Amino acid sequence: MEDTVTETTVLVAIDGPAGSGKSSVSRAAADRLGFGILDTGAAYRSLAWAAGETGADLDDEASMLAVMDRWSYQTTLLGDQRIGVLLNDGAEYKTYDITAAIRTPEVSGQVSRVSKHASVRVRLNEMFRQIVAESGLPGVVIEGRDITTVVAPDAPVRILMTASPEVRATRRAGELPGMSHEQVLADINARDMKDAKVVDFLNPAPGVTLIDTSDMNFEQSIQAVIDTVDAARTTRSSTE
Ligand SMILES: Nc1ncnc2c1ncn2[C@@H]1O[C@H](COP(=O)(O)OP(=O)(O)O)[C@@H](O)[C@H]1O
Ligand SMILES: Nc1ccn([C@@H]2O[C@H](COP(=O)(O)OP(=O)(O)O)[C@@H](O)[C@H]2O)c(=O)n1
Repeated sequence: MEDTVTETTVLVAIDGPAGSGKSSVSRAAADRLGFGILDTGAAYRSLAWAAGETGADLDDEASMLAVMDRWSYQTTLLGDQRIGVLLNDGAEYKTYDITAAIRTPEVSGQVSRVSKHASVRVRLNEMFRQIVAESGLPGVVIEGRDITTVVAPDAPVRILMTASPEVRATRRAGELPGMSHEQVLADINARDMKDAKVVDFLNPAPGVTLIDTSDMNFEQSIQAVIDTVDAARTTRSSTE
């Protein structure tokens, strides 16, 4: 069985489907709390990018593990997040800044082919727990699809952030000029369907707080996360 994160860093685990607001809301909430932020989807995206770069077969689990052997992930938990990878081309390691490259519709369209592999997930989850354990920060908001259930099921704060597919597509389309609302809606529905075969990020597990941001603006969504963290802190201090 995989270990779970148990270090003293306070963990705020947030899961949810594409476009629910997890990344942007988590980042803003982490900022206000003085916590770091770990975007786990960016690591899956960086592997999909690396597979494209090396010509690996994304559907083949052994090929993806081989990519991971020559791949090293670089991220920061504080400040402007840049995503980098070190990739060995057979002779030497090269550094790539893939902050923008991993957000393209092409990478979004491929990433579920990587995240479906159980052994890839196990290795990434170990990496996520290590990043948090070595962070030295008072707290880290960690967001993805299986954080509340697999990566950090013991986190003192666990949230499932959702929004209706229509709202999520409208938000995502706002970030992708040139793509129609219908195309974005079809893309995120297709990706959610594939991802949901691997982990359940549409229904809150027992003890997980559901935050539906469909009718919330950005500020209200941030406040809902902060309120959930405050409520958990109050409960903990009253039982200590
Ligand atoms: N509650 C909200 N109201 C309005 N816009 C939002 C809200 N939450 C997120 N957004 C915007 O929607 C877009 C997608 O959010 P993002 O955080 O990338 O979602 P996710 O990480 O869940 O895919 C971003 O442009 C973000 O600023
Ligand atoms: N904890 C996680 C995070 C992401 N993922 C995968 O990584 C992809 C990209 O995640 P993301 O969080 O960047 O996606 P968005 O919700 O931001 O569109 C998802 O579609 C999943 O396939 C996952 O399987 N488990």
